[in-house]
Amino acid sequence: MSTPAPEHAVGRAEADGIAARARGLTKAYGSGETTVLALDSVDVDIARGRFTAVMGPSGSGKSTLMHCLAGLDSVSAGQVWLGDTEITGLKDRELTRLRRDRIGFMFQSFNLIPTLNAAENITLPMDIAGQKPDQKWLDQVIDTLGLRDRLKHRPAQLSGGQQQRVACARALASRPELIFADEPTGNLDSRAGLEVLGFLREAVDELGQTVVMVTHDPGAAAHSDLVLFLGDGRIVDEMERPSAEAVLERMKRFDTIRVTFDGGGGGSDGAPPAGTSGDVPLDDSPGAAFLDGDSGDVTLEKD
Ligand SMILES: Nc1ncnc2c1ncn2[C@@H]1O[C@H](COP(=O)(O)OP(=O)(O)OP(=O)(O)O)[C@@H](O)[C@H]1O
Repeated sequence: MSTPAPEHAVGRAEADGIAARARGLTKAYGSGETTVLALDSVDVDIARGRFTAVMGPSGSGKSTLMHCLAGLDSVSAGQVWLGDTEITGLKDRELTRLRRDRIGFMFQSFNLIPTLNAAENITLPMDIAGQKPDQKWLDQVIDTLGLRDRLKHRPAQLSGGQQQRVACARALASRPELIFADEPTGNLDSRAGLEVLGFLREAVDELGQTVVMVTHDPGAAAHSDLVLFLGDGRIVDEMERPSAEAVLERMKRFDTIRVTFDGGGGGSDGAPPAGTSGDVPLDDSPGAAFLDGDSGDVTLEKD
């Protein structure tokens, strides 16, 4: 199975309704015999005002796709656009500004600054950028996320679900063109996870935001409008209006194919169950490009 040709790009939306786009997106790590082709000429359109989930077996390229679309990682070949802006070829400084001004991020590990309270964490990226939040929008986000009575609390005084809600509010605060969420429910129990997924859904339906979420959890993917399935660095399938059962069935087919190729019996490296994916070390996580989690210092996204 191969990634469709550009004129049939997966997830294709109306011309003016595309929040992000990639053509021939290829990412290779290493060189020579040790080269790993993480993305193999991917064409994709991310529709504006929709909730898109990215799924696939471990190592299929989900995080790499997200990082390349968000300008957190360079590409080996191909082109990526955020709206009308081609981001491939931008200098680091321009990319930093673009990420800060136009993209919101949520991570499994929340990446909140422990010494700041919830309100300060929420507005931090805007404070760094020297931007004044739109108070009406901010109030709407805070109320939608039910954080009004928690604004003075520091992360340690909040539950995991509340911390992720703060991270969600931070991602929404500047009304970004696109929100990338990498396993946002991975560190939460199922109730808190459902709550956060509900808020992401609301961000799309009520606030008109665009969300792309990488997940291992078919239940989480079922909250999206469209699931893109990655296999060996290619988009091999997509599913509109997914149900958890249909997504699970589709994921099982990756295992079947692998077992067939392995001659049967071989262990699958399919997706781990919901919420069991390993912790992303802060240094390696894209959050490190935004905040220095060890020191709590803000480091890289400042001009
Ligand atoms: N920095 C790197 N150096 C070398 N190889 C890498 C690097 N980052 C990713 N890879 C390889 O690229 C491939 C895709 O990795 P990626 O993390 O995008 O997969 P994934 O689908 O997000 O996996 P998981 O579900 O396990 O998080 C894998 O084979 C991985 O080993």
